[in-house]
Amino acid sequence: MQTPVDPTATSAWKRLTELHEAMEPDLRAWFADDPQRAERFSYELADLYVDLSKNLLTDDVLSALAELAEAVDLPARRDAMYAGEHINITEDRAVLHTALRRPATDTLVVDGQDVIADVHGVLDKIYAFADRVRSGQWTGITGKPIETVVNIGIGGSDLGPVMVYEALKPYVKDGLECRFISNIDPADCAEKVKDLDPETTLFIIASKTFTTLETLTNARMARDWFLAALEERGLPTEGAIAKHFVAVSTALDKVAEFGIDPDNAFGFWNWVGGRYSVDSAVGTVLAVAIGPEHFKEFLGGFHAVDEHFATKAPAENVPMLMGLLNVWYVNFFKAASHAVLPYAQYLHRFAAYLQQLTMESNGKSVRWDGSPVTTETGEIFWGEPGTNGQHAFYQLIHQGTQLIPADFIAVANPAHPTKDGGVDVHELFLSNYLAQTAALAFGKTAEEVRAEGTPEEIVPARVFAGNRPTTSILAPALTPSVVGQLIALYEHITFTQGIVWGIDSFDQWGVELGKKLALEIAPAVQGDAAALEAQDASTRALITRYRDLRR
Ligand SMILES: O=P(O)(O)OC[C@H]1O[C@H](O)[C@H](O)[C@@H](O)[C@@H]1O
Repeated sequence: MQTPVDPTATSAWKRLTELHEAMEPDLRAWFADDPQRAERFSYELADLYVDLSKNLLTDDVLSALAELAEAVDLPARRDAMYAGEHINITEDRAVLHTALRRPATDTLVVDGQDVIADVHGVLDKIYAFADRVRSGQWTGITGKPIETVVNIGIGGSDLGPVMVYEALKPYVKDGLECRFISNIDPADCAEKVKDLDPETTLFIIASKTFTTLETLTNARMARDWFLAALEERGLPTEGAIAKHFVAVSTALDKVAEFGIDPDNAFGFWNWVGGRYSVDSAVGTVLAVAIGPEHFKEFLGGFHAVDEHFATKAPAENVPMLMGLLNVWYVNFFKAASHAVLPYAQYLHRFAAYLQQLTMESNGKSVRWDGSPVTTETGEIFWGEPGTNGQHAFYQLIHQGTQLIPADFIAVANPAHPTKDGGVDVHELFLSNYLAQTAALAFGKTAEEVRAEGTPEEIVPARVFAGNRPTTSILAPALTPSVVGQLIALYEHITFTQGIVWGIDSFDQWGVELGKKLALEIAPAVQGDAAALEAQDASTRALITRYRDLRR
């Protein structure tokens, strides 16, 4: 096992420390003194235009960050990931989400197996299934075509599919609706099935392990609801599960145990992390919703960014630069969070999706060799679509005491071009996207505030310091390819940060403890006196109060 390089011991880190100490951020002056600044720090990444110029970035910082990338062996670690080496050390697994979007003509032999052939074998099966559902050839127990697809999964088996379904709503086939059940709170399942027609509903049970408590419980509840609903209509239940339940998993034996026909199961592999799986069979619900052709475009978008990430040197590599900038903010400016603010209503679940991707990946305090990390790691990712966020939390980004780097994402062409009294509403929307990053970068001085006739005692409250870093991403439109590009961009940003910090971004041991404890506490909640006695005083009192309150 290669020992992780301690980033703080590199000469690049020393240089960054000195640059940070000497830096007096002044984006107004930096832009005024350098007419080329916007051009120099803007990049093309597949269809995305990425403007890094409003970051606290200078040529010296950029070159020191690129030097850091080399010092921690980022290019070699990237190559090892693409080649299928077991870079997920604590689980001894390859990390090959990039193989999920490679063309069928490629080959990649890992652990004696051509994974690209495997990937396309499953994709072909998914596409054939999607075509059958979409064309009405796949029918329910009474011969009716499917109108609603319900995906049951949680974490990586839910967040990606939901986010992309919402992002690509304009591409969803007319007359087809998808719903998503994830929470073990029975309210989730109850609300999602309550007005469904069992004869036209298809359930997809998505779970990498097929052991996840929430998903299996929801799957059983859905199955019970479905069979009861058929019986209520006096319809036969024999053979109904095979026509209304399919599965997505790496554990096809467990799928069969649940009662789903293995012919109706779509597999993937343990080298796909849950939070990196929306482009695997976990995306089956999406292939049905938007159709195989659009799903292929979606995968093509990922692949275009993968190619860029694989081939560009750190100083020109957009995901690397964005990941390195995040390191710059977290470790040198002590930024504890990062906002992602899409100016695209269809991306309203993007931040929620990114939270699992980034925080489950990089929320670690030991390195991949078990030694403690040498610096802060994973920042909190959060956000809401603009302009809603502007009327809620932007105040803190503009004038609070914390530095919160923010990514602003917008598209040039709206799905619904609309005019309001002759004004293009999308342009009004984009003006907000542009105004916010300008205000954050350049602020407003006391003189400017005074010049507006503001009474002196109110001037300080109206001053904006500026120099609040933002990245602007502009895409032509929210196409399947662009959505794939955005996801791959953030996957590789996350990877970059993880490598600098020396952590295994592909395990998630922190999640395991809570799962185990929930199973241990369950008997106490259900009334087992000995199990109750074994709990700590606070948990015991809460359970006792709950049992008193429960009617
Ligand atoms: O797909 P499953 O095996 O059901 O796992 C669903 C989720 O379970 C856990 O919470 C893991 O931490 C996630 O990474 C995973 O996505």
